[in-house]
Amino acid sequence: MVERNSEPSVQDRAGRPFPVSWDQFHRDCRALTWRLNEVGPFHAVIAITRGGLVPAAIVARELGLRVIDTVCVASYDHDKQGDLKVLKGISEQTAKLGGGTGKGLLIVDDLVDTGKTGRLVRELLPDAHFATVYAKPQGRPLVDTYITEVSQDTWIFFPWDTALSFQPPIRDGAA
Ligand SMILES: O=P(O)(O)OC[C@H]1O[C@H](OP(=O)(O)OP(=O)(O)O)[C@H](O)[C@@H]1O
Ligand SMILES: Nc1nc2[nH]cnc2c(=O)[nH]1
Ligand SMILES: [Mg+2]
Repeated sequence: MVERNSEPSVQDRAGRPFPVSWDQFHRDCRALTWRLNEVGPFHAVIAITRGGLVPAAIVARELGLRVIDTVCVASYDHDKQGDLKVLKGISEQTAKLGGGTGKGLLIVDDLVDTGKTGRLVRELLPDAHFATVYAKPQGRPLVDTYITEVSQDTWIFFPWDTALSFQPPIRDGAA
């Protein structure tokens, strides 16, 4: 599919679809928590919305953390990255817990791709620990802990963005 301005979208350029089921995502989040459990303890979890909300809930549950805040960022319009906007930062109360620099705070997102989102949040909270479930090579250096690396040309399809649908048999041209 080509966009109206005939620029291929990120998803069109991303050759490899990587669909993730709820089950797989839950398991990957728990694997991430096993690693984080060795790095903490943390005072609070900060989810980068919206994708970070789902792993943040699972990680917070596993780590026994009940203080959860958000940094609300908008960048991709479905699959095209535009200018990054911070719509909401963390609360004063959470900032105090992190001593102003984010020390002892755990930032969680579903993935890091170009690293643009991660870089922005790191600038806000330089001493926080940044964890993602998936990482692409370009953004990987920004992440402290992640579980699965995928190639830069992969597009990850999350379970909350997808639904079960019929697939034509491989011999009939299925990808
Ligand atoms: O490393 P980057 O190239 O910046 O991309 C990674 C970000 O892109 C996605 O969020 P998106 O902006 O699509 O918003 P969403 O979480 O609301 O889906 C994903 O959840 C990451 O936050
Ligand atoms: N769903 C999804 N959103 C993204 N935002 C940046 N990269 C990706 C990706 O691979 N999948
Ligand atoms: Mg996001």
